[in-house]
Amino acid sequence: MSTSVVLKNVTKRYKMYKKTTDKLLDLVLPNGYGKDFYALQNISFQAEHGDIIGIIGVNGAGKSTISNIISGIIPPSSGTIDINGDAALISIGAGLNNQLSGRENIELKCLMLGFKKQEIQDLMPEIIEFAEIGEFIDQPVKKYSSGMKSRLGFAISVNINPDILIIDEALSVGDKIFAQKCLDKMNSFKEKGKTIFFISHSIGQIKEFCQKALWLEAGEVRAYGPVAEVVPQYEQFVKEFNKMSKEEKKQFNLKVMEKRSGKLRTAETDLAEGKSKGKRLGIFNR
Ligand SMILES: Nc1ncnc2c1ncn2[C@@H]1O[C@H](COP(=O)(O)OP(=O)(O)OP(=O)(O)O)[C@@H](O)[C@H]1O
Repeated sequence: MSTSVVLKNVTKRYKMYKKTTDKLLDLVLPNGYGKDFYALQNISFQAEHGDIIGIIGVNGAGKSTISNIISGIIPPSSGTIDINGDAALISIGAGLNNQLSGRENIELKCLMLGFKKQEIQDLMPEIIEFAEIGEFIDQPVKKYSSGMKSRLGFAISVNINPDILIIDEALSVGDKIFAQKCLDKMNSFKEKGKTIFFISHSIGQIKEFCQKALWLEAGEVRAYGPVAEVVPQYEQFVKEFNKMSKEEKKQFNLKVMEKRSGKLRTAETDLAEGKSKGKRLGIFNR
């Protein structure tokens, strides 16, 4: 098996501005302005072709941020991402134009991906058939339910045949029959040696369809490895967290916030971001 995706020390930092003027100050002051918030800190892992990787973690752990970074929708603040192939993201709201019809959205997305008119015409029936949204295909997407949007997004993304598929919660809004159809398609992708990242709050789905799991906790990798090893550790963590008293949970969350604001940063994290030299690493660091 060859390597498909490699992330090295990927960090995503946001600024927490209180007022719009704070943003201006951040741009003009030599050392910036505003509190830092680390959505991701030093994420390193690699995926092989044919891997189906479940990304798990509690709310706010960084799952969507990492899926947006792998799919190229947002840049990291620092660190590197090597992607061997075309990546397509499917998420509940991603990439559909609400004013256009389903059919027009298919055309637009395919054109943006460099498909020719004839290729789009050839693909169109397959995509429409997979989406199973009937006459709504000619209605504007703003009239779709969230399940219908997810069906259309899924149908487009799987039929354009990407090398790397990132599915962010898109199955959570579909019904069981459609979810099964998507999971079957994911299995056929796996057989073709494609890589799939699967983000879901359903541990059942993760156990059923993924061989590996990436557990994110407070923007960091807590564990990465076989599902059979990582998922029980995560479940234990959730169980222990739920057993904590109100005060213990408060202290835990305070510590997390402190860490994510960069106050508990180590020399290694600073070094990876170039901070030890007292300078930022260019525009992506904003
Ligand atoms: N544009 C932004 N500006 C500031 N903070 C952000 C921004 N986008 C995300 N965050 C923060 O980064 C953290 C990670 O968010 P992310 O959406 O990746 O989490 P998640 O694991 O997908 O959560 P959930 O399970 O709730 O969907 C959160 O604390 C979120 O508030």
